[in-house]
Amino acid sequence: MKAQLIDGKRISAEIKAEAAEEAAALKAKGITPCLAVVLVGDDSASQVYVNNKKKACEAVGIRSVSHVLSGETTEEALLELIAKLNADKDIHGILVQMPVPKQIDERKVILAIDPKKDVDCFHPVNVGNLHTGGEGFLPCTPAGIIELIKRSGHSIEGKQCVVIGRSNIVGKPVAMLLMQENGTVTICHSKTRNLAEICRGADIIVSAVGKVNTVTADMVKEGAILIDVGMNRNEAGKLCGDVDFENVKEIAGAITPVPGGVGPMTIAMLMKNCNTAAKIQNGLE
Ligand SMILES: NC(=O)C1=CN([C@@H]2O[C@H](COP(=O)(O)OP(=O)(O)OC[C@H]3O[C@@H](n4cnc5c(N)ncnc54)[C@H](OP(=O)(O)O)[C@@H]3O)[C@@H](O)[C@H]2O)C=CC1
Ligand SMILES: Nc1nc(=O)c2c([nH]1)NC[C@@H]1CN(c3ccc(C(=O)N[C@@H](CCC(=O)O)C(=O)O)cc3)C=[N+]21
Repeated sequence: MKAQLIDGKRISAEIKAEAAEEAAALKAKGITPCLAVVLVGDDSASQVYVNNKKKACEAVGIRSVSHVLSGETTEEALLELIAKLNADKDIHGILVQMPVPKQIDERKVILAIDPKKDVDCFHPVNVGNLHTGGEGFLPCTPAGIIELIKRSGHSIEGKQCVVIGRSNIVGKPVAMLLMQENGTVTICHSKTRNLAEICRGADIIVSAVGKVNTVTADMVKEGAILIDVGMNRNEAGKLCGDVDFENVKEIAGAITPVPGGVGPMTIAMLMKNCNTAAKIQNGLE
């Protein structure tokens, strides 16, 4: 294997250790950071993520409470729960696991969460702050990607960055952060005509599509950095990313694995945001 393996497990452990120190310092001031996780429905993948989040909270010393609601929950009932969590002074972060069932309007859910408790950074106020380069939360997966690149020894400044995917959760915000790190950013999506050619010009590729083999070896410039956000199952039922890892790793300069790359970073950054939320609500930030 030619490429450096970017170890999301190791780097996320580093960040969680920092978050644990921060949480301990807050506790010394009488503040116990607390995350409320809300899961609507019984999607098995979502249950795995929610459990991973709870385990990380325990390890870091952040309190967590979970609310698991039936898949038939009405929008009204969910909004009522969010209002209660907004009003609860002991709760600092609120995360409603996406996607929500179709009878519930995701946008209304995001708007209902108090921006000060929006540890996902999905609320338009926080998205706006992100775009104007202000203070506050950074979105977990995009911020985790920036940390992965930097902490594995690479710089973004002046690099040609290609982001594949334009969702509000990953594609758009990661493109914004890469630009703020002084990268030159191209955003691609399902209507992009010459994806392979655009990718071949990239020093950094971030793939957030959700399709196996979106990025193949012929699309990669020698020495490029590959960040694979995709979480897919291949024909054998094995968890894998968007990138053809086996072939791309012989050409790339650095590459993230799936699992063990971006996923653990998302959770580590969530822990940081819970501490930030506790600070904001106690006038410490
Ligand atoms: N590891 C982690 O922490 C996280 C992982 N994920 C994973 O990342 C992946 C993406 O998630 P998310 O952003 O929410 O997904 P979405 O489905 O919301 O977005 C997918 C994007 O990919 C684009 N796309 C689809 N097909 C192609 C194609 N053939 N070529 C180029 N672009 C294409 C779509 O374009 P268009 O807009 O035109 O439809 C869209 O912008 C998923 O596998 C998800 O599970 C997500 C969040 C966190
Ligand atoms: N409100 C909200 N916030 C989110 O942050 C959010 C969400 N909804 N909905 C779904 C996506 C997806 N996501 C992941 C988190 C961790 C892993 C993760 O830990 N992955 C492990 C493997 C997990 C496994 O074994 O299945 C890894 O890649 O190594 C993956 C994906 C957060 N999301």
